[in-house]
Amino acid sequence: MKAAAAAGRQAQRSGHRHQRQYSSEQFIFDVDYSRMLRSAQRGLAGEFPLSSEPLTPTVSSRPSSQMMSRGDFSPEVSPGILDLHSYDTELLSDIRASGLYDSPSSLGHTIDPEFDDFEPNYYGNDQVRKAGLLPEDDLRKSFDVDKEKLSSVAKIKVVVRKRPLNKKERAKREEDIITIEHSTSSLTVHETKLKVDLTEYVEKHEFVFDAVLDEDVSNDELYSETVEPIVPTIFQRTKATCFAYGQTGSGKTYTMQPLPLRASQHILRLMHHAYKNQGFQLFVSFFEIYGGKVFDLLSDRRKLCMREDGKQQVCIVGLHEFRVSSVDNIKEHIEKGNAIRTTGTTGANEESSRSHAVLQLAIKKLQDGNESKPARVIGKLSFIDLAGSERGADTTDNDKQTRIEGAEINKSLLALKECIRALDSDQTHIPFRGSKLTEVLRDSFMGNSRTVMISCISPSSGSCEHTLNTLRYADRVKSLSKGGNLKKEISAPSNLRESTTASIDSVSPNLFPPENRGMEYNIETHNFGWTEQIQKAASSHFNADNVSIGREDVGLASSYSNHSSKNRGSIRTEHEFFDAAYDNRSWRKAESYSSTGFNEKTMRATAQIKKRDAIDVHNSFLNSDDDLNILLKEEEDLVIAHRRHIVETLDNVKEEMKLLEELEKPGNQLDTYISRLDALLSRKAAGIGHLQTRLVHIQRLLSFGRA
Ligand SMILES: Nc1ncnc2c1ncn2[C@@H]1O[C@H](COP(=O)(O)OP(=O)(O)OP(=O)(O)O)[C@@H](O)[C@H]1O
Repeated sequence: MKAAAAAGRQAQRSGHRHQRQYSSEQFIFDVDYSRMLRSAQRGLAGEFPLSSEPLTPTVSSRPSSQMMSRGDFSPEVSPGILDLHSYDTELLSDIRASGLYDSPSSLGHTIDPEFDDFEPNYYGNDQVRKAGLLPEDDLRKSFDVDKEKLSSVAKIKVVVRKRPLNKKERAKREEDIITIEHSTSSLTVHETKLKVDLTEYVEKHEFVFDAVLDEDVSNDELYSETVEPIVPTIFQRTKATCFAYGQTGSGKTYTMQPLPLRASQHILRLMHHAYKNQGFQLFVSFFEIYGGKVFDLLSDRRKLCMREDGKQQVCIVGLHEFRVSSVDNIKEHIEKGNAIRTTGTTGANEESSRSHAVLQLAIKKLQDGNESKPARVIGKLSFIDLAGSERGADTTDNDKQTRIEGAEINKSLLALKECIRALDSDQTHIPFRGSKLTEVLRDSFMGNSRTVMISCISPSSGSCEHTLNTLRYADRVKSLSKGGNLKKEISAPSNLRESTTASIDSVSPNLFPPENRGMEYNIETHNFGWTEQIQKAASSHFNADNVSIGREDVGLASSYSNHSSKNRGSIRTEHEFFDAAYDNRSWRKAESYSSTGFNEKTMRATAQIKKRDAIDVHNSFLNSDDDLNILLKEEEDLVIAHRRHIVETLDNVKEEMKLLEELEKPGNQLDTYISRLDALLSRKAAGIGHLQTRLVHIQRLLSFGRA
């Protein structure tokens, strides 16, 4: 590891961001993995010598002596062009394995028709017959079983992982606002919001995913839930991708870093047992996309070109690919790559990944067992650790370089969202060329692929908006597995179950013992799907104590599209774009809140009012005279409150002027000045919040008039 770190330091150039310090904890094996490792090594010792034999023609961009001097990495590299899409090179009719899918899979049921026309050609397969692996009848039966099991691996799986509160968040006394219900794979975000009259309430957003993992889940458990089920698929001509998405500091790198090593242990185990003597080889490559450019992390961060060939297949020209035959070997490569990956410091993460890192494990197979011919790609497993997304508002403290990086990161994440949106709405053109990232990810969503998305979230109240963005995005990705484009699977209801509210005084997730939380929050835990909820919202009266607004799809996606293309490339964040898009689509929820007067707490929190509220008003359905009367009464209250605010604002201005005068006097008390200024500012924030509320209300009145 030290060697890797040293190599990383050596490779660091001026103008680069600093290196990620690789954490050895990430590679601590648990008992199972040590056993797996030992068994893989036994297999290696028996059937595959640990030293690497030159099986693929070596084309290196630098002298081999130099490469050797850098450590004990395998000197074999690929012919210099990695075709990310080349799966038409090898038919797998001769690939047989027994017991491949013995590990339990908790996945959904997906039938991929692409496999339907893929019939095995066992009888013409001399290699298998000669190897005497299985009698032909058994072979066919076993193949059918494998095929069936393969098709049961979900095309897209979305898993959410919550990290623990970190030191900084605990110091700021931020609360854990996420509760998880394992039995239903659901999680609830408890968002503190303000009512029209500025009192606080908690809005609950409940989501259902394929799996929801809490802060106690280990990386090994995460592996079993996410990557383990898709590993066997890459022996069956499949492109599998696992990517992590989430706000900066939410745990993407922590989550992703150990996965490739575990996956390679698994792959090696399969190669040396289930697929032994079948000429399979494992190759690793590792690159990053930084500032819209591609760099080889296993070759001194050499700049690479991405090209599309005549078949519109993406190739990374010159990417080094190393053959690996032992776990130690691959570990060294991973450490080396991680050590030179571009990192920087953001407001939310001291060691933030400022690039998208892509680690690929390719399974290749010798042609006719002939080592002089180049091995052909059979399947590929890609791990993508996306750079963290940040809101424009959060980047003000960052230096110029970090802000530029942030803009670039957000641009590529926006491009990814545009692709997801296009896939989701069955568009014929998917804008994969929007960024390098989406070009690489094209594989993950098209054709015969398997995708696992791990959404990483922070539990803290301060990250609520980010967390909701991430979860809504994950929800959208999940919907792809049910949509027409990527077909199949599940008649499951919408992932979002419901959104309910409770008064702030009665609700704080941490105030309740865990056993009671479900009872307190999951008012309708049995109620999946929307029909009942929408009906409930629709039938609720808009009154001073309980106001329900149901929001239906208002089809504003196209306005988002125009908006986003106009703004693309600016420092506006992808979240801001996505917020607009998402809110205007079929994001259905019911809100309820009750009204009362002002209090100190609400004044403090007023600034939290979201601009999203303004959008809500267009979607509300207020139809009766009763509603209008209630609305008018509410408006009257607001006007009274508004007058009070105007008076307060005037007082504020006077006080501010007085303060400034005092500051200029000699011998002033700076501490007193600051604390008074602080109080003034929070009153101002409350005033602004109140004005926003008024605006929302006026819009609501106008929309009522239009209706
Ligand atoms: N599940 C977890 N358990 C314990 N610690 C965690 C967990 N997830 C993340 N952390 C810690 O939180 C910090 C931030 O995590 P990490 O660097 O993985 O975030 P990130 O999402 O990759 O951020 P960025 O996008 O800025 O690179 C790290 O110190 C990491 O060790």
